[in-house]
Amino acid sequence: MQVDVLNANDLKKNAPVFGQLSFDNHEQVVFCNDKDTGLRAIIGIHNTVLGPALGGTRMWNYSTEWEAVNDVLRLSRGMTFKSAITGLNLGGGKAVILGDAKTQKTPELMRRFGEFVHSLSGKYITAEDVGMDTEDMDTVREVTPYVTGISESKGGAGNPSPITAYGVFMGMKAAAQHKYGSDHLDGKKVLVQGIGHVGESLVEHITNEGAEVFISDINQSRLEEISKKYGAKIYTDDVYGADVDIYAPCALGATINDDTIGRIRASIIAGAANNQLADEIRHGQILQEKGIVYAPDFLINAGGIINVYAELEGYGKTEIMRKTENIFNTTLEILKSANANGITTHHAALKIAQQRIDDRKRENLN
Ligand SMILES: NC(=O)c1ccc[n+]([C@@H]2O[C@H](COP(=O)([O-])OP(=O)(O)OC[C@H]3O[C@@H](n4cnc5c(N)ncnc54)[C@H](O)[C@@H]3O)[C@@H](O)[C@H]2O)c1
Repeated sequence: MQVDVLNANDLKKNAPVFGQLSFDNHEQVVFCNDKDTGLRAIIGIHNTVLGPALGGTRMWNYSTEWEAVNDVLRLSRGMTFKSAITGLNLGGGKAVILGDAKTQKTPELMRRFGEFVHSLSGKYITAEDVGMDTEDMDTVREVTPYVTGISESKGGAGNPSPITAYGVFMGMKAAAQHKYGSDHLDGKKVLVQGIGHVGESLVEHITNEGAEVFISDINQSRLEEISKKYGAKIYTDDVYGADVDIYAPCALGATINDDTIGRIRASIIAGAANNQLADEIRHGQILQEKGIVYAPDFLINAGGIINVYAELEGYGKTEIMRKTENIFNTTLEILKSANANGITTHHAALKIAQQRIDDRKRENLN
């Protein structure tokens, strides 16, 4: 679709990349097009100071190209801070493929995408994200080594979701330790929003720990299946107004926004979704003022990246679990530091991540 810039609203689009709020000094943005396969993709490389930019590829039916650009800018920046705070030698990158993953994804399209990734000579390393699975990464692997998240039979670390869920569980326990003086979740009411790959595994951990678990999802059959399997209670009312101790967003981003934030009654927010705060600064501050402990998403959902990093570094499951378990200590440290400095937990986590990047940049210059 071709669009003329005609009116004032469209003028904003005259700075469609460098002028966007989501643009944060990204190093490179690559637009990929292939007529034969119908591929349209954007690769965002935010920062490579700590190492190659690693981040998943999302295939999504964006309503506008502008939305896709903003998504890749936001997500790739998030990856920079996620890897930095987790202590990995990785930069931040992400890719988006424009289209419907159910109807438009073909092996040819994935291979062509892999060739574009390959053309960046390892500056960007891909992995799976929404709309992708391990099989797709195996297809990409046919044309480039710069891919992670391939199947275990092909030497990969396999499905990252259970590891992500374990990290979220660790972050949630750290938040409980900080807020309630004990990391035990027994008797705590926890609402998990989105019981997909990560959400289900999280439900299992917290159920085993004795929490009273509530689940919410747009998929009714999934709700019934998970409820039956773990004894979780299906919650159909307003998620944000729920009378629970802990809210775990594990579906979409930006669920903490102007519309929802006033209704939130939970005293802890700890979940897997990326970019949970619609406005990192303002919504982070409102949560702080309300006394709600927010465990920063990019910190506690890093299990998945720890898992794929193992493929590059060659470490095994024991080290993956050790690094993921350490999310407990890092989260606790950040929550304490935020308190001590009177800043939001999100800001405290960003500061530590940025410090690591700045230190490495200085070392690299010397
Ligand atoms: N999979 C990972 O390893 C990983 C790593 C880091 C971050 N994340 C993030 O965690 C979140 C969950 O990931 P996943 O792999 O479990 O995804 P998934 O697609 O398997 O599950 C998402 C679930 O959320 C549900 N959902 C969608 N919209 C909803 C809504 N409005 N209300 C309630 N439920 C809704 C879906 O029906 C689905 O069951 C995503 O935001 C993802 O970006 C995942």
